[in-house]
Amino acid sequence: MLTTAFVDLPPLQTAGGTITLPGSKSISNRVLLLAALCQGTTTLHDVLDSDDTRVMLAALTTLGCRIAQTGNTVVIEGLGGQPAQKQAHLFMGNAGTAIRPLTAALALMGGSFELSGVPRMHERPIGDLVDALRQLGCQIDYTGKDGYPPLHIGQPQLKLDAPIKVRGDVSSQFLTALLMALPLVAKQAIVIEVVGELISRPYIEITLNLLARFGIQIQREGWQRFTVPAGCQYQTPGTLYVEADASSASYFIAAGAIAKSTTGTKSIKILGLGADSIQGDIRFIEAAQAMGAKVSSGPNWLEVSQGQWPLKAIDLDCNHIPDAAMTLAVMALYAQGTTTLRNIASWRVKETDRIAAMACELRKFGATVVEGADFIQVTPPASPADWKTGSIHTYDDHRIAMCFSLAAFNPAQWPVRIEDPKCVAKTFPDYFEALFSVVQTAPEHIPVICVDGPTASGKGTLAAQLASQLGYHLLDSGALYRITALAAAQAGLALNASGEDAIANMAARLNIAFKNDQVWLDGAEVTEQIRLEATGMQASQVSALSKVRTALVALQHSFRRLPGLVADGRDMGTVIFPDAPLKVFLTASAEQRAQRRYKQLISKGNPTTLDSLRADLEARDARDMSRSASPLKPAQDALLMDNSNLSIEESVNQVLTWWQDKQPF
Ligand SMILES: Nc1ncnc2c1ncn2[C@@H]1O[C@H](COP(=O)(O)OP(=O)(O)OP(=O)(O)O)[C@@H](O)[C@H]1O
Ligand SMILES: Nc1ccn([C@@H]2O[C@H](COP(=O)(O)O)[C@@H](O)[C@H]2O)c(=O)n1
Repeated sequence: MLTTAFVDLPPLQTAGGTITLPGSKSISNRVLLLAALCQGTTTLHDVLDSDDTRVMLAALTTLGCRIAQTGNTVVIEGLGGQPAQKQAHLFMGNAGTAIRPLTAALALMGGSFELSGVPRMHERPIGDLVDALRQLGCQIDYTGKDGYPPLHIGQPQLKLDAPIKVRGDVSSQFLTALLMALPLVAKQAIVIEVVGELISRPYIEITLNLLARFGIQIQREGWQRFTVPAGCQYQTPGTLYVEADASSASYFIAAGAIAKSTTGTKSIKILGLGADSIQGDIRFIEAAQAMGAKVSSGPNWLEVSQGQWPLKAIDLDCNHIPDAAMTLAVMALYAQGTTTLRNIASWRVKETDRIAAMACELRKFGATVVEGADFIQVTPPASPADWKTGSIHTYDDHRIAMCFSLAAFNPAQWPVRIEDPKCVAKTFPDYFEALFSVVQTAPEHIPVICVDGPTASGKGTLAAQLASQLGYHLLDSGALYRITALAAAQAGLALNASGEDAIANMAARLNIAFKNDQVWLDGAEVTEQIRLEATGMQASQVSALSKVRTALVALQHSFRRLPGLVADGRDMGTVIFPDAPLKVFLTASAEQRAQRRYKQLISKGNPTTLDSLRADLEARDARDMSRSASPLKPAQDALLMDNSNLSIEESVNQVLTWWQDKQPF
């Protein structure tokens, strides 16, 4: 998961490949609770691992449920209708799919429970559910603002004979919560009457479908009246597979519709759900098709590619796909004409006021946006030249971060900045990694920051911190020369011109792997070995051989992957990435560098002397600068930085400032 302050998406060009999506949040949280409420053991496969599901799992554990988790498989021993702990404080984060059904279940079972969440959760209404539960004799008090969490739940005095009325026009989750919890107390049939027009009906269909899997057959008359049958009891299905998340699929369906296919692939293939999914947001496919997408489907897969282009503007009632409809608002940027998305009032009470947020962020691209109480209207920029770009504020809303990543396909080829990308953890922690695996762009669009300089100037330290703060890949090119030298020495080759052909051959076929902070050569870990000063010296010898340098070029280029690269070495800016938008040539006095390397080696327990170190590094620098093949020197357009008197943090901040100065946002 990207945990950086922002991620800059380079302009994207094509899409193609196969992606397996994480499990559905709506299904995961429902089945976790149902498995906890019933008697017996339930094994749930492909459960989503995200902030919201962790909130649910933590709450169930606090209530005394025994849960074992291995990867995405969760085994739950049900509580059999009564929490083992009758008193608890449960933190619900910002998970609406956790707080609402848990409120209903706990209020009916009784005890003493505090339910709270993040500040935004305390702004999301729950009054309609509380009102419904109070009709049943549940004891629920608001401990903050009336109508909103946090809540205190006490012991109920249940009265179940009269039909319960619940509003259905603010959030369907209130009805879901009642439907999931009422079987706990249904000694007699219990009737729920929906007041107002029920919104987001597909989510109720998921609830009914999953309840049936757990042995509860709800009777329904239209969408206004639901009956929980007398004497019904949850029964574990034993094993259940969670479908991939249909709302998450919307971003990849949209990418397939917007982007040209990558050469050699026909489309984006999405694994984990098919068009027959039980999730309402699967109907996003129809909307995407109406805009021009070509979609085919089979058991547990979807395939999407560009159809009509530019996309067609649509005018759509989106009540049935409230979450995925946000993706349509970004697709509208690529449509001819004005797209209107209607009946989306529920957006205003989600993770943020999504209508206002979408309008504000879409305008950053030059779109004309009209927003109303329950609609949004998007007219794209008139021509590629009218496109602008921006830094997308994400409001701690995962869907805003994900859907605006699609703006990186803009025809003006602007990069797009997404702030706080880790907010996707709510439903799709590895969203950006997944996106980068199925979208492509020309190498020249992928930014590279080069950090070159002499030995022990701090290149590696600086490059690693830049990469970590920008979410970029890292190329430690020195390590490649060190590994080559080690492999050549192990093979008994002469590290000079007489061994050049053999070493170059070997370099072109190196079997190396970088795993976290470890370096592996031919299946053996060589992390420490390649860091020895002696290996550095040998690296300097082999690196003077031009055929060896040529043999390592393709490998170095292969590190240039989305979303960007920081490359450290001696010739990154001059030879390997001459088109890099930022080149830094880092120096420090020989005395400082020797001191730093001395401290570094002593702290690792490697005995050495300052004088010998200084002599070695000066000899290495002299060879690196004087060789004919790619000598160490600043690129003409490099920015020079002497960090003799700068801390690591100051050096990093200086380069980040230079980088930011080059950005359009
Ligand atoms: N600005 C700085 N101030 C103080 N110490 C620094 C600074 N930059 C790096 N260092 C320290 O100097 C040592 C050498 O840094 P580093 O290994 O990053 O250098 P390098 O240029 O990558 O070396 P090499 O050329 O051997 O790959 C490390 O212990 C690092 O923590
Ligand atoms: N791009 C590069 C990187 C390194 N070298 C040579 O390898 C030696 C070891 O590099 P470190 O950065 O790990 O110290 C270095 O002294 C250079 O001779 C190179 O030539 N080109």
